[in-house]
Amino acid sequence: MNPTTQRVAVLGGNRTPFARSNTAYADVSNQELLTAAIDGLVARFGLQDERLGEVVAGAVLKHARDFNLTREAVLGSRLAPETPATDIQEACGTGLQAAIQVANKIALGQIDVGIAGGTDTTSDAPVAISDRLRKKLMKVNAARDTVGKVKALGAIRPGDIGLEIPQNGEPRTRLSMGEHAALTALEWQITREDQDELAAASHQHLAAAYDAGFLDDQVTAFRGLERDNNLRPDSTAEKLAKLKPVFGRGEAATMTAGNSTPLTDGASAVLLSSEEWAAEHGLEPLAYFVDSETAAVDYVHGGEGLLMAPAYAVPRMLERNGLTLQDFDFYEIHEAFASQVLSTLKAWEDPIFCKERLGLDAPLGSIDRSRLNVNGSSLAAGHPFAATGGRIINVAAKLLAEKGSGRALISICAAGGQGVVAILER
Ligand SMILES: CC(=O)SCCNC(=O)CCNC(=O)[C@H](O)C(C)(C)COP(=O)(O)OP(=O)(O)OC[C@H]1O[C@@H](n2cnc3c(N)ncnc32)[C@H](O)[C@@H]1OP(=O)(O)O
Repeated sequence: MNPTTQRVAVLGGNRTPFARSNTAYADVSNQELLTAAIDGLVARFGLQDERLGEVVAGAVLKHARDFNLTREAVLGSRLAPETPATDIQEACGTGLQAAIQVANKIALGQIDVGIAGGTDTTSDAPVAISDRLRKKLMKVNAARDTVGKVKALGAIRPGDIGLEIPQNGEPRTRLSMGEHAALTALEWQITREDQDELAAASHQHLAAAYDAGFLDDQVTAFRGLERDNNLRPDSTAEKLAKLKPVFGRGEAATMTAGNSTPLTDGASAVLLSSEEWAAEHGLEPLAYFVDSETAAVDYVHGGEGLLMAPAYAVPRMLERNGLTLQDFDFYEIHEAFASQVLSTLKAWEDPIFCKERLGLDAPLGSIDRSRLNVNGSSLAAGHPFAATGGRIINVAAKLLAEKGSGRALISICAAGGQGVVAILER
C-alpha cells in the first residue's frame, strides 16, 4: 500500500459549444458528444495513441445501449484503446464527481494521468416503452415458436401501449427541479429582480469571456456551432423582467425561462495529471485540485430544499482545509436557477441557518459578489447536466492560471438533494 499522496494538476480542458435542446445537436448522440469533447482534448494536448490511466465520465440521461458510454467514447476517440474507462452518474454533480475520482487516483499514485468528463442530451432522451408493454414484448421474444409468439402478442392490450419519458423531476416528490427551487426561493425570500440581475450578469460575463478569447482553448466548434447558442449578449434585467413565470404559484412565481437554465445538449472533458507527468510532457499546470466534498439533504421529508446540499458540503470542506468562505479569489457556483445560487448565498449569511442546520457558531458570511461566476455560468452557457462540472473546472483553473495565484471554490447542486463541491488552487 502506498500511503503518500501527491498533488493533482489540472492541465486544461475542452468542451463542445452547448446547444439548447433540439437545436444544433438534435441528431447527435451522447456518445458522439463525449467522443468530440475527448478528441478535442486529445488534439489540444497531443494525446493521440496515448494510454491514459483512466477516463471517468457519465451522462444523466442514458439509453440502455450506452451501458458503458465512456468506454465506447474512448474506443471512438484517438486515445489508445488500452485506456480504461468508467461510467459514473451523480445527476448534475456527475462531471465534478468524475474529476474527483480521477484526482483521487492520481493523488494516491494509482494513475499518473486521466480525463474526467460528462455529456448529456435532452434532444436524444432515452424514451422507453411502458413497463407493461416491455414485459409482454419480452414474453413474445422468449416464446420458442411462432404459435407461442402469436399467443404472447395476443396478450398485448391497447392500454399496455405507452411511453416512459424521463421527467426532469424528483420521483419521490413528483415536483420538477424548478418547482423545488421555487419553494426554496420563497423560503429565502429571493426576489424576481435579484434573479433577473444574476441571469443578465451571466449572459454579459460569458459574452465578454468569448469576446476576450478566454474560451478559445476550452471550446472546440462542433457541428457548425462555435459558441453556446443559449447565450444572449443583449440580455438585461429589464428585458428578463418581462418574461412570464414558469415555476411556482402566487408569491412563489418568480422563476422564468430567463432566470432558469434551459434544457441543453453538450459535453466536456478535463485533463488531470500528477506534476511529474505534466513535467515529462512539458505541460504547465493551470491549477491544482486541492480537495472536494459531497453532501446530501433530506428534501423528501421537507428537511431541506432540494438544491441546498452545497450549502452543507462547503463548510465541511472549509473546516477540513482551515479556510473561511472569504478565502477565495473566484466562486464558481453552478447556476441551475438564479434563485438557487441566491438561496445558497443567503443561507451562508444567515446566523440561524448556520447555527441550527450547519452547527456553526457564526455564519459563514457574505462573499465578494464581484468574484462570483466572473465569466458567466450555466444560465448563459446552458446546462447539459453531466457536462457542467467539466465546464466549471476548466473555467476556474484558467482563471487561476491567468491570475497567477489564488483559490477557487466550485459548488454544484444536483438532483436527488445532493451537492458536490471542490477547491482549486494555484
Ligand atoms: C441541479 C440542477 O442543475 S437542476 C436544473 C436542471 N434543469 C432544469 O430543470 C431545466 C429547467 N428548464 C426548463 O425546464 C425549461 O427551459 C423552461 C421551462 C424553464 C423554459 O422552457 P421554454 O418555455 O421552452 O423556454 P423558451 O426557450 O421557449 O423561453 C420562453 C421565452 O423566454 C424567452 N427567453 C428565454 N431566455 C431569455 C433571455 N435570456 N432573454 C430574453 N428572453 C429570454 C424566450 O425567447 C421565449 O420567448 P417567446 O415565448 O417570446 O419565444
